[in-house]
Amino acid sequence: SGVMASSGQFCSSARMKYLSQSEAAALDQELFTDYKFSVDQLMELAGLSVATAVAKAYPPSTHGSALIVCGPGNNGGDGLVAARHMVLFGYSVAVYYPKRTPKPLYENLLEQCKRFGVRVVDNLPQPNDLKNEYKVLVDALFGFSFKPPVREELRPALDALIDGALPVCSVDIPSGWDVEKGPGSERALKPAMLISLSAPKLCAKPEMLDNAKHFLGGRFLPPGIVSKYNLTLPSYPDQDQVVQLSC
Ligand SMILES: NC(=O)C1=CN([C@@H]2O[C@H](COP(=O)(O)OP(=O)(O)OC[C@H]3O[C@@H](n4cnc5c(N)ncnc54)[C@H](OP(=O)(O)O)[C@@H]3O)[C@@H](O)[C@H]2O)[C@H](O)CC1
Ligand SMILES: [K+]
Repeated sequence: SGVMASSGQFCSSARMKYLSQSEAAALDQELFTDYKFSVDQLMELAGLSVATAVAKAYPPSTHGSALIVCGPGNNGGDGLVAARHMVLFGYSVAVYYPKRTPKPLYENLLEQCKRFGVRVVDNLPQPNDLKNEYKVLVDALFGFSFKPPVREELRPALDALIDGALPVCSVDIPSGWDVEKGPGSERALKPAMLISLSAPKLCAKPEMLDNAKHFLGGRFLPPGIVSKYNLTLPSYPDQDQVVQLSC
């Protein structure tokens, strides 16, 4: 399903399956309840693929300073995992994590970040000044459980991503977007790149992504899930964690 371009990228769109919000949540639940995965396992692979895709598109040699904006749920957890791997890939990494969920999973990931030299910042510079400190932003604020509109408490975090004047790499969903209907308003975040995890959601259709680079990561789906949800996914090259979708 799909055509391999000469570059090895997957020219997708028409026949690719895009998940609704409820399908994404159901698939996720099934991985835990039926297939006996733990969240930590999948989050590690998700975060590793995010770090891998960012490094392919914005390598540390040119974009060596990254800020990762993490939200309160598992999307934020993916960001914390990506932060640690990006340090291993040679980036200087800061994390902004304004709303922390008090669960051992997130507390442990944050502690690991600190031990790896990730800077945890409590305040952000003005959006206009972000480019003085960073070269690339990673948006791990909201994933497939987001319901618009964004509540006041996390509005400043989203605004930093929107107004930062830096390339934004969004994890699974461009934050603030409706998971199915996409950006919604003129003021919406316009990511430079999206890393869809396990399977793309409806808002990742090419007409909504505009010219953003699009990667698929989260290479962990069991064959039973692929067939049950009729997923038409590109094959990953070799042992890679990610495959680039947009041509
Ligand atoms: N199967 C997979 O591919 C895996 C994907 N992973 C990642 O997990 C996210 C989904 O994670 P989840 O914890 O379900 O939810 P989110 O991270 O999207 O966000 C939930 C938190 O956001 C808050 N929220 C929701 N809407 C708003 C809003 N309008 N304003 C402010 N805050 C909002 C929500 O708060 P509540 O009070 O409403 O509960 C939550 O705190 C997926 O996208 C992937 O990135 C896993 O890592 C592994 C498997
Ligand atoms: K996101």
